[in-house]
Amino acid sequence: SVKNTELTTDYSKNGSIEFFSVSGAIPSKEPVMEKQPLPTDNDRTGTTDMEPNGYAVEENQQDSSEPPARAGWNSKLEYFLAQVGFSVGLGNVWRFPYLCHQNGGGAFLLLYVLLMLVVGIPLFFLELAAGQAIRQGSIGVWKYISPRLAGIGYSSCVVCFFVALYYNVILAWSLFYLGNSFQQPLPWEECPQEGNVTVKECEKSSPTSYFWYREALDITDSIDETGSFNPYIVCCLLAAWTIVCLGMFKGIKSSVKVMYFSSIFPYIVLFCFLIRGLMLDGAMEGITYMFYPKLEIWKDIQVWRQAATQVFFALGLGFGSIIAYSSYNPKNNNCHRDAYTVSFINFLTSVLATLVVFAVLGFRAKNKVMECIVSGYVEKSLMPVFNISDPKSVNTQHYSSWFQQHGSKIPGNLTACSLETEMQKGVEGTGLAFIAFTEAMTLLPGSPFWSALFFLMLLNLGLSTMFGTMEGILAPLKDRFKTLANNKTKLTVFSCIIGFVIGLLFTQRCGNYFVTMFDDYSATLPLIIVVVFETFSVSWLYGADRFLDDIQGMLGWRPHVIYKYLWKYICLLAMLGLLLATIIRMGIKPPTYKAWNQEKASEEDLEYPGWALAVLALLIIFAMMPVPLGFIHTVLQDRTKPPTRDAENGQYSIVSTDDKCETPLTELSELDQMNGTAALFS
Ligand SMILES: O=C(O)[C@@H]1CCCCN1
Ligand code: NA
Repeated sequence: SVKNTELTTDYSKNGSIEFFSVSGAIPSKEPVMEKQPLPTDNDRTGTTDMEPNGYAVEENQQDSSEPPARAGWNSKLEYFLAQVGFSVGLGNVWRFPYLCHQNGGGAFLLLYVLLMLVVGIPLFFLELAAGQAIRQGSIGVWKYISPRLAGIGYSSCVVCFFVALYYNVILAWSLFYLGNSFQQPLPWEECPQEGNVTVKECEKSSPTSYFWYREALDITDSIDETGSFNPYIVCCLLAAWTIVCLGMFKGIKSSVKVMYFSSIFPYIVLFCFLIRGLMLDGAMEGITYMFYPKLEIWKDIQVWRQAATQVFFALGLGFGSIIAYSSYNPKNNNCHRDAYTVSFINFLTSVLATLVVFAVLGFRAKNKVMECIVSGYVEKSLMPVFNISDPKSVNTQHYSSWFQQHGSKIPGNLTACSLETEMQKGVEGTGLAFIAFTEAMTLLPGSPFWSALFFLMLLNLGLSTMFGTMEGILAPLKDRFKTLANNKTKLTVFSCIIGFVIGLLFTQRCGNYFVTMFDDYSATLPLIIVVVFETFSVSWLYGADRFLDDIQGMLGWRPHVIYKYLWKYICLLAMLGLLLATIIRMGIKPPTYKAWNQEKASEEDLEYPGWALAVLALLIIFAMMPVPLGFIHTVLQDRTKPPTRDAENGQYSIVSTDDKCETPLTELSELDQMNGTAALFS
């Protein structure tokens, strides 16, 4: 059927272009692959050029009335980098190291790997396979798996949108810092002077804290003081959305270059920082301190909860982006191997980032401890532990053990000068990147260079993830609503504008508090719920065995039966446990946020006011709403319609056996042609 033919570049066989002759959108178990030269008069796919590497490049954008068929990635590498670029993000740099440090160091790493193997990778594999089999964005995929739970796809989109909103604000901040990095001395190196006196707020805290809270954010004392905007951050946010927009709509050729750059560049920078960091005094102390395993943490439920949440967030489960990206794959792509490689690359990146962060923080802490020891230095006979003229000889551990024994007997106000306490200061979230890390970099020779490099890295880390989240929103919308597919560029620009306008919420002076709120509540609970439904839908409603059959049909071999049990029982139970732990945790600990108090020049924990709690609840409700709404909708529809075969089953097979799929496949094949995604970013 010419109508349903879709072009797929099969990158496993270099140089050959293959057609899947499909009945409906979904090829039968053994896709009929006719190895034939591309017909030039193909009415759906337009002209296709062969690049020297043999991958087909779409060039049929002239005819806007005819949406092109879903083609694929130009190469496996391109797909792979996109997938890695999406999953590796700011979370690896500032969430993981902090979690690791707070929750038992090396023991947390083991726990993380365990949860990744048992829950993360199987679910990652599930999403990859679903996208690749059904070849649609999340809305289409979940509708297909189970029409009654079609709402999952919309929920995914909403969560993805929430994350995109605040993620881009962090990029805006990085842009602001990047812009301020090209001067010596860096503006956050020293406290500013007012007349002849140093600004109090700065003196009480530190130059980097002051710059962050006062000059970058100009933050208010609480979330209540809404309404005043920070013009610099507004401009930066506009710039950030413009970059995202340009990266997404500027044709496949340029966007691929952006993608290559933004997924590889962070690694180069991380390695530079690692080498530089390891040369610093205190690096080893920082790293040892960080990875020292505290096995007793395994008893703590909260640690399990945090590790599991991090696995979800890091891999990007439930965002719909994995599905969107893998839907552009040829059917026979080995998504099982992809699930492992991407997850492990993601994990190794987290470890790499943790090494870098703690090498640098160790250096900063050692510096402070040294200052502390030297400023309290009493007399050689009383403090025999080090030679003050040679800082390298100072062993901070010797000092603390000496201090514990003799410190109290020495007159004067000697302090413990503990490396541990210093290491714990400001290593969480935005504070890590914009306060602690910036401070450490001012201590390096050539600080503007290092700081520009660092913020450029953050920018690229975030950008590739933003592309993924945007694709997780746009691809399903384009697949679902045919009219949108004709106006891809307009849709992209339009959503970026919407993103910017709603994002203005975060550019208020109190915007930082909203970022924390979104990060804490929209990216945790709703995500877990979405993934619970996804897994339930596949393994119980659709049937794990049937899904494995489908995968076998695609890959040509059957994944191990263990996946069936993992999906059906282990993952589901683990996630329900996680859900329970999260809800209980929310119940016991009233939601608070860290606010900057200008008077005290320090952070304090404040409780959210009533309206903020309402916003917070609305966030969660709004994200979850589509699931019950969709359910009610289909139930009502089934009531009013005469019962058909599909309504009875409530589900269809992915792999077409002709009698089973009449109705849905007509629908799907239309969708598949309309989904206007010939070239992902064109
Ligand atoms: O760890 C991160 O920063 C990203 C966020 C979005 C989903 C994938 N992981
Ligand atoms: Na990224």
